[in-house]
Amino acid sequence: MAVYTEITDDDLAGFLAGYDLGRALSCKGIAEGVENSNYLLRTERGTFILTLYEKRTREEDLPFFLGLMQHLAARGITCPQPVKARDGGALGRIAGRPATIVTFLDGVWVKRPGVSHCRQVGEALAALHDAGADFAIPRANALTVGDWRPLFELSKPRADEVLPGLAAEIEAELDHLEAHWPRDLPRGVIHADLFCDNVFFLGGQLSGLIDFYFACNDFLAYDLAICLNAWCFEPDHAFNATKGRAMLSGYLAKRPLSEAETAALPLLARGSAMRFLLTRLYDWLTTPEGALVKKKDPLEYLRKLRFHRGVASIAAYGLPPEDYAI
Ligand SMILES: Nc1ncnc2c1ncn2[C@@H]1O[C@H](COP(=O)(O)OP(=O)(O)OP(=O)(O)O)[C@@H](O)[C@H]1O
Ligand SMILES: N[C@@H](CCO)C(=O)O
Repeated sequence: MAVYTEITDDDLAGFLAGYDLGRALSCKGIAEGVENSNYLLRTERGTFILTLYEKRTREEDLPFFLGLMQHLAARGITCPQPVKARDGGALGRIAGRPATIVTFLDGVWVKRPGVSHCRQVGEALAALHDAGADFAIPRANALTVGDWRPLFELSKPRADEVLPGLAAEIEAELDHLEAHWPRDLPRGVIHADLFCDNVFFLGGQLSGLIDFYFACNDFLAYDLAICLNAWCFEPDHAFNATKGRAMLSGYLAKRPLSEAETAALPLLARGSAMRFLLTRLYDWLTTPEGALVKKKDPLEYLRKLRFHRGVASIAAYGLPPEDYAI
């Protein structure tokens, strides 16, 4: 359960005094997520999410995240909206942490996504890329290729406790990624963490996107690579090319990939696997026993990385060359 910071009734009453939301009726920690503390907050005015920013979310980036959610909603993307306090601001502090209240989004996330879910995620991702195109605030990706080695250095001395040989495998992979990472693909606002638990469905239809706290400017196709990793592998770790095809087709129906993006996709997928391998590895080794959070398995992403290492072209993701626009 991701609650890193506990809040008292007095903390909450003091915080809510700045809003027009009435009194708190209940406030319960949410048993999902690993990055921030999230509470399901019911007040006299409705149901909301109270997020306390922790760990990797930097306070100076919050205007980007909150502004982006407003920008995307204005362009038809269903996502949580920051609730403004009486002073007009949406960012406050509670229990010493920066915090916001956002609107509650109906829907549930799917633990075992099917082909239709994957297609819809592909479509939604392309729509997000389109909607983000004119967002004015820039934010560089803080977890891209140049950031991976310094992050790895923090885990390196203990990496082989997780798997013998892991440190050497990661080093060799970092050498490859640093030498071959693309420089010049189409860029824009990406979500950068569009995992299954960040996409809601209602009656089988995608109903909204949440958790924009890794959003940034980076290669648009990198976002697609993140989604292929998060949605298209089976529990037995096999890549499901039918789901991959559905996701890519959904995306391509709204935004064609250039030849360079198509060619780069396997490498971007390797890089995306490395990013989540490294954050999970760090968390695996540093999260204190007994913390109220369910740690995520780093080796899931090592297996995905190894799969992409053997991929020669986008065809391995389910899309034959004649199906994509170049
Ligand atoms: N606006 C919202 N409406 C409804 N439920 C929400 C909302 N925001 C968060 N939640 C719930 O809280 C959970 C955790 O939220 P979120 O994914 O933002 O946390 P996180 O710690 O950033 O997670 P992650 O590990 O994906 O980075 C979600 O899976 C969802 O169940
Ligand atoms: N979605 C990420 C957690 C947030 O960085 C993961 O599953 O590792």
